[in-house]
Amino acid sequence: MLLEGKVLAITGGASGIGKAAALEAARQGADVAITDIVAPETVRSLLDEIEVTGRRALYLQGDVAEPETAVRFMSTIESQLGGLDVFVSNAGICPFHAFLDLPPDVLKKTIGVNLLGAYFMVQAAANQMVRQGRGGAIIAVSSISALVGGEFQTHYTPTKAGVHSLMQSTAIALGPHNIRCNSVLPGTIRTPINQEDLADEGKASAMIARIPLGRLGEPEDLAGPIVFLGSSLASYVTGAALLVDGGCFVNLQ
Ligand SMILES: NC(=O)C1=CN([C@@H]2O[C@H](COP(=O)(O)OP(=O)(O)OC[C@H]3O[C@@H](n4cnc5c(N)ncnc54)[C@H](OP(=O)(O)O)[C@@H]3O)[C@@H](O)[C@H]2O)C=CC1
Ligand SMILES: C[C@H](O)[C@@H]1OC(=O)[C@H](O)[C@@H]1O
Repeated sequence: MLLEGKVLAITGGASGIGKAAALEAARQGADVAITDIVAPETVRSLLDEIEVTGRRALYLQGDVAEPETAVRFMSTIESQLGGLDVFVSNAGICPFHAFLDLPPDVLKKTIGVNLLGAYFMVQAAANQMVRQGRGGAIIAVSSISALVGGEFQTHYTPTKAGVHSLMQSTAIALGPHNIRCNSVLPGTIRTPINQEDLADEGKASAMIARIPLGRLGEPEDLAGPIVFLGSSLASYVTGAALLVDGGCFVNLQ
């Protein structure tokens, strides 16, 4: 098992990519701490599924855009699970909207959750790991959108480029503490975040046509890469970005 005896914490772990990663981490031997904005009842069955693997699970409801959520999350992890080894910054929103009339509130909220939320959480997790003095791994869920644009994502793609950049800079800042920082860059993965967008069958099939592996991604496609980057198999990998997109990005012509 790749994460035997480790504690992994993840934001946005109630759904989609975060949920798949949380479950795989437990199967790989980690106790799992989840924070998300949703009510605790929503994650009850997920926590049960984790506990069935023999690992411990905890849930804290909170908004990652609020800096105090990160502080509460770390102190809950320390008191209930005894420390933190792998941190995954995953919570995010993508409210598709045209550029020319994008309301300022949508811009501020997207930046607040996706970029500021990631910053607050990564900073708190890093401080926790530094205090413990046994190193660690941080993984941010960025996106192929860090590298390419989206007509209805002008407020979203800069946040994903920002998260990717954050991992590059924290890799340098935290290397002396043996804390590795990497990002995963998913392509289009079927989750609730894009359910409405992908309901446009023309759009979905145009995307699939561009993907060499011939399908959109599923949340489980990210679980392995996240666990790998958190594990000792990746012990000399830091400051890296791993595209998980079925080959979409390289398929220009
Ligand atoms: N799906 C895709 O194609 C891709 C996704 N990503 C990134 O992957 C990450 C996970 O997304 P995905 O699994 O697809 O989406 P989901 O909507 O399935 O999961 C995101 C989770 O984060 C929660 N969340 C939203 N806002 C907050 C907040 N302020 N504080 C805490 N939790 C919050 C959501 O709650 P709620 O349901 O209430 O919103 C949800 O449970 C995101 O960062 C996204 O940008 C990157 C590339 C592609
Ligand atoms: C939510 C979108 O479908 C998804 O988000 C990303 O980051 C990808 O680039 C897709 O556009």
